[in-house]
This record gives sequence, C-alpha cells and structure tokens, in this order.
Amino acid sequence: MTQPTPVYKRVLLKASGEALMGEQGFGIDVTVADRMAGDIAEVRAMGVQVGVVVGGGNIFRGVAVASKGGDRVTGDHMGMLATVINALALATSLRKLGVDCEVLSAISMPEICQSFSQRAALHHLERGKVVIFAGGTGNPFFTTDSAAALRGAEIGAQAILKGTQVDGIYSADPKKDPTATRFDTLTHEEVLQKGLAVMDVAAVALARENSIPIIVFSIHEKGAFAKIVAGEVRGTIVKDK
Ligand SMILES: Nc1ncnc2c1ncn2[C@@H]1O[C@H](COP(=O)(O)OP(=O)(O)OP(=O)(O)O)[C@@H](O)[C@H]1O
Ligand SMILES: O=c1ccn([C@@H]2O[C@H](COP(=O)(O)O)[C@@H](O)[C@H]2O)c(=O)[nH]1
Repeated sequence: MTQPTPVYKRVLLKASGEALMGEQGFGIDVTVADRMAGDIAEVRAMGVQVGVVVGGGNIFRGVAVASKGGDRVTGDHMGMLATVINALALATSLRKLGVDCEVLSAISMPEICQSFSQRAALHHLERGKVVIFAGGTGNPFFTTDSAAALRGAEIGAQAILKGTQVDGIYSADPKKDPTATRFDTLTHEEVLQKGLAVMDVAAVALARENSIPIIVFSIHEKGAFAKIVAGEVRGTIVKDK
C-alpha cells in the first residue's frame, strides 16, 4: 500500500500522560501504550522524523503535593520522574513493533537512558530513530507542554502536535462546560489573550516566539496523528496569521 505524502519532515508529538492510564485510575495501561506506539510507528513509516514528549499526569503532578502543603519543588521532581517511567513504557511498546527509538532524559540517569543534548537528539532523528524526551524540561514549575515547546524549538520541529484527552481547543474546558464550542484555527496570541487553558502559557509563548504551529487533537482517535501529518484537518490549529 502506498504511504500518504507527509506535509512535515520533522514533528514533535506531545502525548498525554493522563491518556496512558486508559480506564484505570492510575498508571499505565499497556494496551493504550501499544496503541500510541502504533500511531507513532505509522508516522515514522511515512518517513517523518518524530520526537515525542510524554506527560506524567497518569502518575504524578507536583501541584498535588503543593495542594496538600508539601514542597512544590520535590513534587515537581516526582512529576518529572513520572514522565521518565512513561517514556520507558512507550519506548518498550515502540520496540515491540520494531521501531528504533531512544529515550533522552533532561535529568541524568545514565544507567537507564541517555541524557538529553540537542546534538544527540538531532543525531538520532537524522538516523530515523524516534526520540522520546523524558524528564520534562528538567526544571520545576514547568510542565511537559513547556518541554514540548522547548524540545520542538531545539530540534527545529515544523509543528507541535498535542495529542490530549479532548479533540481540540474550546471556548472553555469542554470537560467542565458542555456548552463550550471548538475552534478550528487560532493564533498563538488569541490562545493567550482568551486564556484557553488547554496548554500552559509558557509553552504557547515559546511556540509563538519560534513561529511553531501547534495542533491540538484527540490522542484517543486511532490514526489521527498520521492523518494530521498527511495534511488532513483534525482538531484545532494554532498558527501565526
Ligand atoms: N479551552 C480549553 N479547550 C480544550 N481543553 C481545555 C481547555 N481548558 C482546559 N482544557 C483541559 O485541558 C486538558 C489538557 O490538559 P493537560 O495538558 O494537563 O492534559 P494532558 O494532555 O492529558 O497532559 P498530561 O500529559 O499532563 O497528562 C484537556 O483534557 C481539557 O480538559
Ligand atoms: O519541565 C517540567 C515538566 C514536568 N514537571 C512536573 O512533572 C509533572 C508531570 O508533567 P505534566 O505536564 O503535568 O504531565 C508536572 O505536573 C510537574 O510536576 C516539571 O516540574 N517540570
């Protein structure tokens, strides 16, 4: 079967950590990790270079510690470690499919995976490996959305695809407001001005400064990643006018 022609050469996928828990209340549902890996494999087979940042919301978020009076920085360290666990799970699922991949962590743990550097990331991407960026930015008070924008800029990604629990950006959180309406397109500036909380402000600002489009789509729609990379419209696209 012929592969569709991709509209991008290199992309950064921000994969929802929360989605990885599937129907469970916590942790990793391997069938979900395998399905996500299948979607990534499909895009890799189109000849597209793929970087992935995976969240940690299925395991731990630092704000949970802070909200109970604990130390936010320690909580964030725990959250960043959670993203490493998810990255290792996704790498395992990719390798089961025969997809060559490398986990690069912002926090050095050489017994487990390589440390992040831009050079290492570009080296692996140019050789066709999927690169999974673990450990977020390596700094507390950030999220993996910011890590996605940062790594996206560092590798020169032509787009950041945020695969999340909802199928685009809405006028309000659709999980809380059933009357919320979905946007087809927005500028980075509009996302910031309207306070649309699907992605954090730092991430959107960094993508804006580097003129990187962001596409928000449902990670639950099988094959959506490949369809977007092939130029089909899915979810909401955030780009300069
Ligand atoms: N205006 C909005 N439009 C769409 N979603 C919104 C909006 N405001 C808030 N949200 C919520 O933001 C969520 C995405 O946030 P977040 O990035 O924390 O989750 P995630 O993609 O599952 O990431 P993680 O990897 O951290 O688990 C959506 O599931 C949605 O409920
Ligand atoms: O750069 C970063 C990235 C993440 N964290 C912490 O990890 C958790 C999980 O990431 P999510 O983006 O929420 O999935 C996050 O809540 C932070 O506590 C971080 O400190 N720095």
